[in-house]
Amino acid sequence: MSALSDHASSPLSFAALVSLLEKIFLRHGTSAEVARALAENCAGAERDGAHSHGVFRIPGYVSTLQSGWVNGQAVPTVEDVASGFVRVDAGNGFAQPALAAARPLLVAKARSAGIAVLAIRNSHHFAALWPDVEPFAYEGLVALSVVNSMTCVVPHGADRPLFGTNPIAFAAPRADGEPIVFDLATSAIAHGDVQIAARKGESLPPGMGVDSLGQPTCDPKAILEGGALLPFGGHKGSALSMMVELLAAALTGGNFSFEFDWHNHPGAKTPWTGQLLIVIDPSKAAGQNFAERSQELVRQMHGVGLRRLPGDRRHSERSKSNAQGITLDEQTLAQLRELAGL
Ligand SMILES: NC(=O)C1=CN([C@@H]2O[C@H](COP(=O)(O)OP(=O)(O)OC[C@H]3O[C@@H](n4cnc5c(N)ncnc54)[C@H](OP(=O)(O)O)[C@@H]3O)[C@@H](O)[C@H]2O)C=CC1
Ligand SMILES: O=C(O)C1=NCCCC1
Repeated sequence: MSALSDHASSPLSFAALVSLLEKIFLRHGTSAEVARALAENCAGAERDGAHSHGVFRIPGYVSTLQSGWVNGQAVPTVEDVASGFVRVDAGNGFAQPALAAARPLLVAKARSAGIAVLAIRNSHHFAALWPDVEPFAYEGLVALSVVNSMTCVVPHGADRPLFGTNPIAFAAPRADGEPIVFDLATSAIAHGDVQIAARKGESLPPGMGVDSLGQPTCDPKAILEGGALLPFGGHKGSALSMMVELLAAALTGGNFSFEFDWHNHPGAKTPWTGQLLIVIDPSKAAGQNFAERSQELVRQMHGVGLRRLPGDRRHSERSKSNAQGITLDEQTLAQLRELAGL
């Protein structure tokens, strides 16, 4: 659901887009809490120009809810297991409400112990990961999160897919400016971007994936229809993807990317896996103020000619959307309104 036509809609405010998406989720059986969490997440991605995980994902959420694969009414169970460890069973629901439910305890533990871990299992994550970490940095905390997805990436040196696209997101406060945030798939390209390229009839750059015979291809359809993705950076991205499987699944009690089978749920799109978050209170660290130190690093990076930090593009898209509204193409907006029953 992206760039289906060239005709732009009238701009929507962020609140109007959240409200429209909320109606879609409610109409397809989620609780009010889940609808709000997913609508804010998805509208935030669209507002920030993170199109692979913005409104493009809405039909996938809807078909998944219709398939019965995920529980849109799940109430997460939060367990206080140790001074620096919180566990959540998401109850076969979405990961974002599970994080929201555990957040106050996680932050309290991070502030008292200096570091705290949140292990979410039995959860579905179908979204961009930066919305899960960025808010911690606005509160002066450092956050790192990983989530595993579904088998579609060939480990470096292997001949068949095993890993998910397994993103890693990091956020840190800085003294003078937006937090430093990066969020990247450990595959050479996110699965969502392959779907968007296929829909637009565009080729991919070399090195992104292989076809059903394991041969390199730039054709997104060949990757989606029996082919697979490659890790970014060869053995290095592959090692990070392996780490994500270990932290997001083995450590949380969730499924590895290859462990769930959604074949009995036609229409299911959301990986049923796990997620790990680590939150650090930098005020507990020795020495200087962390936010000043991160600002100094940014200053030095700019000093050597760096013009774009990770997150800069998103923030400029966010400023533009906040000033001018969020524009969808007309066909996409019509589809969203139909899904909302309007
Ligand atoms: N839920 C799930 O299971 C999965 C979710 N995803 C999501 O897909 C999204 C897209 O991932 P991916 O395609 O890897 O992201 P990108 O490759 O587009 O970007 C990765 C990071 O690098 C930054 N960046 C990109 N280009 C530059 C540049 N030229 N200079 C400096 N920084 C740069 C981006 O910042 P900026 O944003 O400002 O451009 C971003 O922080 C992520 O949000 C991820 O969480 C991916 C896989 C699975
Ligand atoms: O783009 C991706 O890669 C994914 N996004 C949502 C969950 C599945 C993988």
